[in-house]
Amino acid sequence: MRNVHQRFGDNHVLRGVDLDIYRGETLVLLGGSGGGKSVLMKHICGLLCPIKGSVVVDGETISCKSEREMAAVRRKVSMMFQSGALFDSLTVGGNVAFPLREAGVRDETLIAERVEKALEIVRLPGQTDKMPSDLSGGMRKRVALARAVVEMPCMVLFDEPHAGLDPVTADSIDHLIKDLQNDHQMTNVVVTHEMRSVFRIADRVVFMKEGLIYFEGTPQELKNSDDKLLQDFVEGRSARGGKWE
Ligand SMILES: Nc1ncnc2c1ncn2[C@@H]1O[C@H](COP(=O)(O)OP(=O)(O)OP(=O)(O)O)[C@@H](O)[C@H]1O
Repeated sequence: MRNVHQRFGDNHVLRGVDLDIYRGETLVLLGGSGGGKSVLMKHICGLLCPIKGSVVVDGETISCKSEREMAAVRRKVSMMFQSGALFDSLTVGGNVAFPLREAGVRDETLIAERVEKALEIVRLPGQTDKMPSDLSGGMRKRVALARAVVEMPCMVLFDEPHAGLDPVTADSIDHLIKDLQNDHQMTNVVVTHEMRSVFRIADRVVFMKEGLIYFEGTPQELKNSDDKLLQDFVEGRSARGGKWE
């Protein structure tokens, strides 16, 4: 991303973001609520078009393309949304197959193979015929992830994949994220507030503040930083300060 700006009315959310994301890494995006992390991710998959600046993925400028051209980009860059919303009226298999059918794939044998492969990646093999209502919150997230990877994108964007999960389920999501990177050479960009996960999965961390990149470095560099804002964020300390006994 080069000099990316975005504004909604008076709200200048991105103020000239320069960011490189390297092939095959897991990058975690951190920052306070409303700081523009989700908005930034939506520019990477072309859901939003910058008012100024450019976004290049795999050598291709993706900002502000037509809807038809964007369909090809979305096969390369997939996003798992915060809600992980599944269609309750469709089976697990129907949900995971959805992007393939949307892309015009009609070969049912191929669809079945791709769906099963995606379910294997998220460690839910053989669950095709279940309904979303039969699944736990963690399993629903995994089905949403299977749907995000069914077209084998080169990059997956995760918007708060740990939200609403217990620590053990959150750990299993972290393993899946690293499996995508290590076993399937996918690049991951993860927005999370879960600091434990940051230190488990991140190769690099980017901290956003007021629409700009405030810090970029390894998790260790983040931990060792003597910047008060970063320290408070990592330790979960509010402006009231003081120690908890
Ligand atoms: N489509 C939109 N239209 C208008 N304003 C928007 C839109 N999308 C985001 N915003 C605004 O942009 C700002 C940044 O939102 P964003 O969702 O990127 O924050 P965030 O850093 O992901 O926060 P959180 O951690 O709370 O999810 C917010 O003020 C939000 O209200």
